[in-house]
Amino acid sequence: MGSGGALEIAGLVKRFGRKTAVDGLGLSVPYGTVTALLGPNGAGKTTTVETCEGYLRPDGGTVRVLGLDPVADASRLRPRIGVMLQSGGVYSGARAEEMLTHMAGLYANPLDVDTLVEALGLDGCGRTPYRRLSGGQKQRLSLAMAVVGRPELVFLDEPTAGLDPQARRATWDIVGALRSDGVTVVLTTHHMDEAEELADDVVIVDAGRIVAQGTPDALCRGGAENSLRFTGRPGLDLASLLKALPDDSAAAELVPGGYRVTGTVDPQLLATVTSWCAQNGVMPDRISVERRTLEDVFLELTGKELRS
Ligand SMILES: Nc1ncnc2c1ncn2[C@@H]1O[C@H](COP(=O)(O)OP(=O)(O)OP(=O)(O)O)[C@@H](O)[C@H]1O
Repeated sequence: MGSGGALEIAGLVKRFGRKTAVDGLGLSVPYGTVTALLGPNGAGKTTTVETCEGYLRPDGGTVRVLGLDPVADASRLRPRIGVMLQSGGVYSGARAEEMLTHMAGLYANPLDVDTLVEALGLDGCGRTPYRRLSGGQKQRLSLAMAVVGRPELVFLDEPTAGLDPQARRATWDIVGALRSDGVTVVLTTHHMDEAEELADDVVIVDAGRIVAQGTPDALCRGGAENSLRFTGRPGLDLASLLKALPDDSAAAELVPGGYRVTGTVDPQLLATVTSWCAQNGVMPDRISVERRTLEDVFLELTGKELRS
C-alpha cells in the first residue's frame, strides 16, 4: 500500500492557456473510503480527476495514486484503477456485453459479468451495439467497465448525471458494494443527497481550490444547528428584521426572495419573524425550520447554487 493515502495530491496546479483550472489543490484520501468532490460548474473537479487518472499532466504540484505517479507509472497503475469518464468514453460499435466481457478478460480476477449486468439493469441490452444504447445505458456500461476488473481505486466523474431514480439507486448500490469490499472511491457529483448518502468525506471545490472538507455531518454542524427559512419578495430590509430579533440572530437573503434566519430558533423567534412580516406587509409563502444542509454550506462557501 505504501505510506500515505490511496490518493495524495499536494499543491496541484493545472492551467489551460491563461485559465488556471486547478489552483494549488491539496487532498489526501485514505484507503477504503468514499470521497465526493462537490463544486459549481467549472470549479476544476474534472480537471483534478483527469490529472489523477494520468490523462492530464500537472503544471505544478504532485499527484500520487496508490503511491504511484499517474503519468510516469501509467502502465503499472492502469490495471489497479477504474475510470469512469464524464463523457462515457469513446467506444466502437461493439455490443455492450462483448465489451464488458472483453474488459473483464484483461484482468486477473474480474467480477462476474452476468451479475454486474443484472445489478446495473443492463441485461436487456447486452446484444445492443454501443452506439444504439441510451445515454443512461451508456453511462451504466461505463460504470460496469470501470469496476469489472476489481480495481483498488475507482474514479467516477458524475456517475449519476442524467440517470432516472432507479438507475441512480443501482449506481449507489454499486458504490456501496465497492466500499464494503474496501475499494477507495473518488467521485464528483452535483447532487448533495448523493454526497450525503455515499461519501465518508465531502470536499467542496471552488475556483480550483478546496474551500471546505469533512464528513457531511461535520460540515453541516459548522454553523447554527437550525435555521428558519422563508420566502417572500426579494430585497426585504434585513437590518430592520434584525432589530426585532435577539442579539445572537443573523439573517441573510441566500437567493433573491429566499431568506434564512439563524440563531436560537425557538417558538419565540418564529413568532417574532411572522409578526415582523405582518408589520411589513410581507406574506411568507413558505416558512420552515430546518437543519443546516450541505446545500446551505455549499451556497455559503461558494455563493453559488450547485446546479447552475
Ligand atoms: N481542455 C480544456 N481547455 C481549456 N479550458 C479547459 C479545458 N478543460 C477545462 N477547462 C476549463 O477549466 C475550468 C475547470 O473545468 P472542469 O471541467 O475541471 O470543472 P468541473 O468542476 O469539472 O465542472 P463541471 O461540474 O461543469 O463538470 C473551466 O473553466 C473549464 O472551462
